[in-house]
Amino acid sequence: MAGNGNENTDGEFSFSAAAARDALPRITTEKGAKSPTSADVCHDDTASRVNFQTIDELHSLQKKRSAPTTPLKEGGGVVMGTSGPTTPVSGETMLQSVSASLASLTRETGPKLIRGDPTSAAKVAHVPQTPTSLPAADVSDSALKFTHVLHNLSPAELYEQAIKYEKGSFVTSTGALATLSGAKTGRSPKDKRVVKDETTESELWWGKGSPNIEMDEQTFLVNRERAVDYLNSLDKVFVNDQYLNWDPENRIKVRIVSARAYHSLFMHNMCIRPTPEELENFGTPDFTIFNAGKFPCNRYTHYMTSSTSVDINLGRREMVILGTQYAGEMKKGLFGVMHYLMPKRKILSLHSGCNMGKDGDVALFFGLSGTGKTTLSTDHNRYLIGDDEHCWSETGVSNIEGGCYAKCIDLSREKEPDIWNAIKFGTVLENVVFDEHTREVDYTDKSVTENTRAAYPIEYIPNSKIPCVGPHPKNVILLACDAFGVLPPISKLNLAQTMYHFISGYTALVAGTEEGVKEPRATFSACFGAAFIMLHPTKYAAMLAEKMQAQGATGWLVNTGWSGGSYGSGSRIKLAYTRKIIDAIHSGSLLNATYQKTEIFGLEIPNEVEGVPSEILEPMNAWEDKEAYTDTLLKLAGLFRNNFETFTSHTIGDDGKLTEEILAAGPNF
Ligand SMILES: Nc1ncnc2c1ncn2[C@@H]1O[C@H](COP(=O)(O)OP(=O)(O)O)[C@@H](O)[C@H]1O
Ligand SMILES: C=C(OP(=O)(O)O)C(=O)O
Ligand SMILES: [Ca+2]
Ligand SMILES: [Mn+2]
Repeated sequence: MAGNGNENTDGEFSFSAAAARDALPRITTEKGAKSPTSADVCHDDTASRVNFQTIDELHSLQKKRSAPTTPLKEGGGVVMGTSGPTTPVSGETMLQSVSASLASLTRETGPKLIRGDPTSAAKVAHVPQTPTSLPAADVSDSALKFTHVLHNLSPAELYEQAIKYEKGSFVTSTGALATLSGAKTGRSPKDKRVVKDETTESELWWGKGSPNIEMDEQTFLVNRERAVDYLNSLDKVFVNDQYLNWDPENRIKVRIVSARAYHSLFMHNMCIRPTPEELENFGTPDFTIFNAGKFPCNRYTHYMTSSTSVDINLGRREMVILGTQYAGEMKKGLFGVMHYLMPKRKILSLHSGCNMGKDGDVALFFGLSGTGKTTLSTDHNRYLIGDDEHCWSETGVSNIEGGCYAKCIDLSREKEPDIWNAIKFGTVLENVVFDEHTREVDYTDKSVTENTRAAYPIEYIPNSKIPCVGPHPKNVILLACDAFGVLPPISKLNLAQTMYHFISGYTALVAGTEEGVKEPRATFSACFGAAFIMLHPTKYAAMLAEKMQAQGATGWLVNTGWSGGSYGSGSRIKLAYTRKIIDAIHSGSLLNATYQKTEIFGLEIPNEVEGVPSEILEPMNAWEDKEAYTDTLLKLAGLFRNNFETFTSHTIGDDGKLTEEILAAGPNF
């Protein structure tokens, strides 16, 4: 429109007389513009004088300087060791700090770092350098090359980097950045390694059931050097300096060094974003991730069993990622670190969602992947504190992260409007399929993976609670997606039962994408997050028991899985019903309901929940084949009993009595 005509005083568009005469639409940009002369025909700019002489100068006007993320010097940059008078101190400090992070541990030479995009720093080699006096033996070609550091780029800058340089990056119709995570579309828990040293040997949980597969310090350093050398060999690396934990007293500074803009934007969204002032004074990070992405580990290295390795070294406060580009490894890796650091400060780390009602009542949502933490904590009637990782301290709860990571498979605007609307500019959309032309995403399409994901800053949820902290929880909701269909949709738990189910960490999902998998597969994952805990599960359980007792919090078990039969014959409980159940927990109305106790598991089932058909509340009612129900229930009870065997010899907390009660809170048959 605007390109074809000009606006009259009455607001309508019309072509000027000149357009008719020259058969060329002409735009009049100023009132009372002079009539065209022959010189004007191809030169429409009758507006005020321009302040550029060339196209390059015009382009240079487009961008305003905005410290601290944009390059400090156009066409140049700041090279390590050149501290000329024009070099801002903050940029230099940042580069020195990054240089220290990226330095080789065996060679004395760190990489030569330059701030900013290599494409805008072509003349860098001509920047005079202070001669460095290094032992000749230490000089290698890798120490002579420059690596550009793209430090805390903005989402817009990261979009451009991703779209220009990373295959499979596109803008979707709603403005999200669609990316591909490569061969790995989920986490690789079997490739996780934790350094066993004198301290961690006695502190951490090792052995049967533990997620901590050991590696030694030397092997860690081999992998670290491999990742660092790879990153230093690139023209540019992305560096994020960010925070974890909204509790200001227990905030952790993290640095993420990665090879891809996708990874940088993901962590920008998922961690807490520092203000420009906080970034200026960031200093030395408390923990650093070296993410070499697709660059594999060497399979001949001791302790390696595949070309993927995710290595945590608590002593060095470092993590190395080789051979996987799945971004979730970074967020969950840091979560593991928090599961080590926080209990040392008597703070409980939780794999749970968390939200708060208008009256300040806080609820936690524990559960394994796919059980509904993100979906159910994102509730239009409540304030979202976080969807996945929290801390519970002496003062209350705090989110560890600054963003959410929602599953997108079958996402619909009707059922999950807040998540739907969060998928906009700035959001990373992993592994989704979209229309080539309209760029509209088909959320039902599993062609790339079933585990499609959206990562967005928490403030993209309209009723998020910023800062993401809240008072002590009133309700502790344990989510299980029971594909056997025998657990009640809702039951009230006493403290011992809550602990029993917390330590068990049960869910059973059906692997929809795997050929031939028809039977539900039970998973037991201690503390609903065995893949991330560092200490023995009973340590976290004891802390949870103590806190729930002190605060008088109520435990609930919610089955978000099947009803009326196992997977195949029954059906998944409608999300709308589960939401009604959750509403009744929040409102307190369920506390006043009448209950009946189930056989075997001894769970208290309410007789009525507003908005939920009463027939489905007692699972046996919903099954046509009662015998099949009992068989399935007994089968599940057996799986629970087997799983709990590893814990029977442990004391939970100092209270022998509680341990006895917890053991008795399991199934009886
Ligand atoms: N009754 C239900 N309760 C919760 N989620 C359900 C239910 N029925 C279907 N779902 C779907 O299950 C998935 C739960 O995943 P999500 O909330 O991301 O789990 P988590 O955050 O625990 O990994 C979502 O895709 C959601 O739409
Ligand atoms: C990112 C994850 O979290 P969740 O599935 O619990 O949302 C994960 O487990 O990899
Ligand atoms: Ca998870
Ligand atoms: Mn989640």
